[in-house]
Amino acid sequence: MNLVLASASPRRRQLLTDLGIPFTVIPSDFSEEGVDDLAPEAQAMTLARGKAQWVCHRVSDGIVLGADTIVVVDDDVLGKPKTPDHAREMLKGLAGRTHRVITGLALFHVNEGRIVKETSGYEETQVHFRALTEEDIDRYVATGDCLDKAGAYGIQGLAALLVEGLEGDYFNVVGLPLVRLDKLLRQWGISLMMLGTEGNKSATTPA
Ligand SMILES: Cc1cn([C@H]2C[C@H](O)[C@@H](COP(=O)(O)OP(=O)(O)OP(=O)(O)O)O2)c(=O)[nH]c1=O
Repeated sequence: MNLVLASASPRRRQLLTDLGIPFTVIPSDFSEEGVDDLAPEAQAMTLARGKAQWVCHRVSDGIVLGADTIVVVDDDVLGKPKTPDHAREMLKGLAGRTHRVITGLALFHVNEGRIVKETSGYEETQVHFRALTEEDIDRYVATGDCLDKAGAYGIQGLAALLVEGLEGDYFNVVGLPLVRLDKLLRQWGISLMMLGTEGNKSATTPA
């Protein structure tokens, strides 16, 4: 089974690699705009669908996976910060509070160049941030680790120190909710366990 990850995110790639799942990557050039009027969950799923669909047209057979992660605090949807000042502003808004991280997922099954079925869903995790000083924020922003991440932080790096705790799937915060993905695949009779163990088998088979 040819799994195609429609994402440039190194985190998503790493999570699938850690499970021993074979996949190929075709980053999507889909423009992430025009969804502001939708509810946050619908925004994340619409963008995930758009990314996957863009890649579908470049695949003849397989399952194409798109994902989009956003941070929601009050009614504000935070994507990736545009500048260090923008990152600083986002982190000030998250400090000492709880926010939601939502990742939309979309799967398209492509057969002989045609989309035969599709499904989508999302996962939500509540993340509690510690109170942060200006110095904490300045030091973190200076690492540059915040610029390519929704909400201006990466929980898998130094920003682990900014987080008091969370409720829900940690992997969802990193950008790929593994159990939600598994549940979507199981609608089609496929599981991540199946893909991971098949991957390991071929990895250990002598050439
Ligand atoms: C909150 C949070 C986000 N992120 C990342 C996951 C996503 O890569 C990124 C959100 O941006 P996305 O637009 O979801 O993804 P992307 O632009 O990195 O990749 P692509 O569109 O090609 O799929 O933020 C972390 O790595 N750690 C975190 O703690």
